[in-house]
Amino acid sequence: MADKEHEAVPTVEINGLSFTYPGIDGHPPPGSKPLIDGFSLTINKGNRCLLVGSNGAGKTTILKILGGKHLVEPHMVRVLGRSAFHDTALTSSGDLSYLGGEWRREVAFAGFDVPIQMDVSAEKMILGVAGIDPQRRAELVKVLDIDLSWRMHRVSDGQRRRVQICMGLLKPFKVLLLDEITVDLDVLARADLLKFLRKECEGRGATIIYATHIFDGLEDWPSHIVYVAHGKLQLAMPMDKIKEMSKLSLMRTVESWLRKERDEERKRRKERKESGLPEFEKRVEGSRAAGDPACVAARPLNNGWAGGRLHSTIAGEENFFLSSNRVLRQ
Ligand SMILES: Nc1ncnc2c1ncn2[C@@H]1O[C@H](COP(=O)(O)OP(=O)(O)OP(=O)(O)O)[C@@H](O)[C@H]1O
Repeated sequence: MADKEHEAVPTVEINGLSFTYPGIDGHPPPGSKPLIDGFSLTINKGNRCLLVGSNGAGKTTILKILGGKHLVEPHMVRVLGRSAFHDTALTSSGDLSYLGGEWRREVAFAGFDVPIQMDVSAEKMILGVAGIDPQRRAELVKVLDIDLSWRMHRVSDGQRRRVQICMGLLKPFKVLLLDEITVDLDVLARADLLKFLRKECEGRGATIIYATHIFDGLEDWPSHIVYVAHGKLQLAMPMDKIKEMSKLSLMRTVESWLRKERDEERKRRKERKESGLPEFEKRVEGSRAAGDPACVAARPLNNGWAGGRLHSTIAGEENFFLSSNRVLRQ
């Protein structure tokens, strides 16, 4: 995805990515379909890429894989030409920064997780990070309107979030992965942060991938839109092409995609129900064929399949012993 101001220098390369969450035994459940499947995408230096999709589409999973938090084959994902999972220097150097939703109590900084609700001041946290350009630090404190005297255990969610975001942006990242981090921010803080992030891309060619459901103030922010459904890439396009294609606002455009996706899914489910042999029975057969004779039942769970011993039948609903997204062995 080339940007006007920058040469098309790929910073994020995803090549035929396939991924399944492991079960309790550390292996993908037998017969399970990959959650992310045949996913290929190239994002270039300077791109501000908005990652959209319905709940459960796979956005967080993709960002975590890019951030090196899940193991995939090294050739499938390259960030700045390196594998984030195998090359931990990518994150520890700050070149790759991941700011995700797991930050309720911790802040990930330079590859380390630091507790954020202890009795410590914002100043101590922010100034405690060594090797940071003081000008950049001051700018971030101003952009995020942080009061350095805040005590981290006595601030609001939004104030804590500002300190967390500041920590995550202190090092001048080359690639930034944002997973719905602006939920707690007020309108002003969010607008100022988006402006700062845009400047980082336009000024020094940083690449940002931002997954969100909140489209307020985003109309003119992204340079590209990537739409994911059921772990598959549906569309990756420059924002100006999207605007040519759809006369609707960005939010209404995405809404129309998700509505279409939901309607198709409902239709598929209805057809499956009417087709006589329910999908889960096919999965049971598949699991047995794959060498799991103990599997007596299976049903969809979290985009995968769970199976186990039939426990009881309650109000006509089959009730299984299910503990995880895997086929149980007994
Ligand atoms: N640790 C896990 N083990 C098994 N399945 C998981 C795990 N984490 C997520 N999933 C499943 O993977 C699918 C994709 O989840 P993911 O969190 O990537 O979606 P998302 O697009 O970020 O959704 P949302 O918009 O709701 O945040 C979901 O069906 C989810 O249930």
